[in-house]
Amino acid sequence: MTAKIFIDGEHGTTGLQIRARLAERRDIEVISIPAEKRKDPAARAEFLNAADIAILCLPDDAARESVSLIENDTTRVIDASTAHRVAEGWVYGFAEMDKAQSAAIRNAKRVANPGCWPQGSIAFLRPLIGAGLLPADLPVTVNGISGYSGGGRTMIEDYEAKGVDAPSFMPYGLTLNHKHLPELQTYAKLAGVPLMQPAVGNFAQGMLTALPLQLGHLDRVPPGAELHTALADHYGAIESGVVKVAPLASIERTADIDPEIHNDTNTMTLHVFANDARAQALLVAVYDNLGKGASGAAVQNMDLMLEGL
Ligand SMILES: NC(=O)C1=CN([C@@H]2O[C@H](COP(=O)(O)OP(=O)(O)OC[C@H]3O[C@@H](n4cnc5c(N)ncnc54)[C@H](OP(=O)(O)O)[C@@H]3O)[C@@H](O)[C@H]2O)C=CC1
Ligand SMILES: CC(=O)N[C@@H](CCC(=O)OP(=O)(O)O)C(=O)O
Repeated sequence: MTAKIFIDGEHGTTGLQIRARLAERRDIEVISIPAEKRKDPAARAEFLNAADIAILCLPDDAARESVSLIENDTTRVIDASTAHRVAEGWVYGFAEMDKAQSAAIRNAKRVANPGCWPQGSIAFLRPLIGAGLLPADLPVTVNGISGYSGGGRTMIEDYEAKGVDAPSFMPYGLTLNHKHLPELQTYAKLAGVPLMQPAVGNFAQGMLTALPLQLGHLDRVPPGAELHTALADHYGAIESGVVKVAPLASIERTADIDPEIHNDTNTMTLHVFANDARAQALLVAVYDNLGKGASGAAVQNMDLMLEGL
């Protein structure tokens, strides 16, 4: 049987990227809604119920509506929106975050694709808290920069209209209440809400997430080499090979910390920097907001779910 895949929202930023990634695939059939019917609930219901896997690339409310339109027991869902990421009954679609997660995704009926920002932070915090090297109550701050495609069609049109006149660096999330905080806290297994302060740059695609850590108040301060080894051990044991740990380096600067370096791939590279004498560390994840941050992760999750069909 050839699995039928329906991308609800296939004409948006994430949907188009998924379509492009699936274009050459012969093992699946992408069923496609006519563009003029893409917001017609009755037509969407027909496609949603005909699909083996529906991938929702929609605003949150429309994603909730799509789920409510599914009347059968067979359509499995990957939701790229924020709507279901901490909802009961949904599996978080970050396959590498622990050893059991890819099996959970493989067998899930409902998978919530992660937000782009939390993935970089969870990639560090979950294994390091799990290994007991960082405490769950560590006061975490997150900063970073994303290409403007992270803001979807509206932000893309805005930046492309302004061109070189668009701001080269625009901090946002200034109410300190970014929509990704619940999933970040939940899946990193943090006791408190992190302080997250992202930025958009005047480039289309790619991102980096940075966690500067002050560790001097801990009873035992983990040296940078221990943080690095724990991450290398964790990701070395994960089959997908998507998340890589860069060699521990003591350098002033490196061209590898480039938000665009992994564009059009699913790769995420984790960098650990440390000043042990000061009990400080800096963790930096580099990845593509449209790759591992969105569409690439959705296709990775779809492939896992196809194995479970
Ligand atoms: N861009 C990114 O890097 C990431 C995005 N996401 C998430 O993926 C989802 C899609 O985002 P993105 O692709 O960027 O957004 P876009 O705005 O680029 O695309 C959204 C698509 O959904 C369509 N749409 C809007 N309302 C409805 C509706 N009621 N019924 C059917 N279709 C509708 C839009 O049509 P129209 O344009 O005509 O309104 C558009 O084609 C969002 O939830 C976003 O949070 C997740 C991770 C990263
Ligand atoms: C640059 C930019 O605006 N990025 C988006 C997040 C992109 C993403 O991860 O998408 P979700 O909307 O699915 O969570 C933001 O910070 O809101």
